Amino acid sequence: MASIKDLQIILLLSGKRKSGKDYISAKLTGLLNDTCTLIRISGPLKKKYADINNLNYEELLTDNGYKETYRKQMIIWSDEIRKTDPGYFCKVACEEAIPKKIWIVSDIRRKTDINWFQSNYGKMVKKVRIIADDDVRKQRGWKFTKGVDDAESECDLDDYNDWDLIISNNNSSDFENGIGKILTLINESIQG
Ligand SMILES: Nc1ncnc2c1ncn2[C@@H]1O[C@H](COP(=O)(O)OP(=O)(O)OP(=O)(O)O)[C@@H](O)[C@H]1O
Repeated sequence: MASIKDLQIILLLSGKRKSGKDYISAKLTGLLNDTCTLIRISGPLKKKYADINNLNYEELLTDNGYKETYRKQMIIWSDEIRKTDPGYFCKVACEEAIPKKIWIVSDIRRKTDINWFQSNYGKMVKKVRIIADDDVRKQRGWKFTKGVDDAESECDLDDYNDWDLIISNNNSSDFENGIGKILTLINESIQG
């Protein structure tokens, strides 16, 4: 486990595909700069999958068609590992993370992810759900895909209702409001 001496808040971001998790994380890390580390649970997952299957890891990280080609197979493969150790990918991602005051985890998808963070980091954990209308998600390139959009990785948190914050991200004014609310949550958590 990376040293958590300086760590004060872990912000978990969740949302359906193309709701804007990466977009919002990028804005936050830009604003928070040196005080913050961006963590993707899918980082070590994609690295391992790329190594095993001789794929391009860097391409798997980008928001283009490449990751979509392999998304379904990656879900099936990683679910096998989660069966024996549900927190496996969370643990590896945190072990590799640079210790900072704020960690932002941009791809929380399951209740087991939330449970893992809460049982390891307790009250430091704050949970944010990002919502975008299906029409907007479609404009951003989302197409319903069987085996992906009806899989646990996409739907497990649909009925979760213990969020610290729920924000919309349908347009630029939603986005600006949402960023403001997240920054307030971070400030309150650090001061409190
Ligand atoms: N508020 C916004 N204004 C303009 N473009 C946005 C906004 N939010 C997201 N986008 C764009 O929509 C696309 C999808 O956003 P993003 O990659 O952040 O979604 P995601 O939730 O991380 O998706 P996935 O789960 O597929 O990784 C990107 O091209 C991003 O630039």
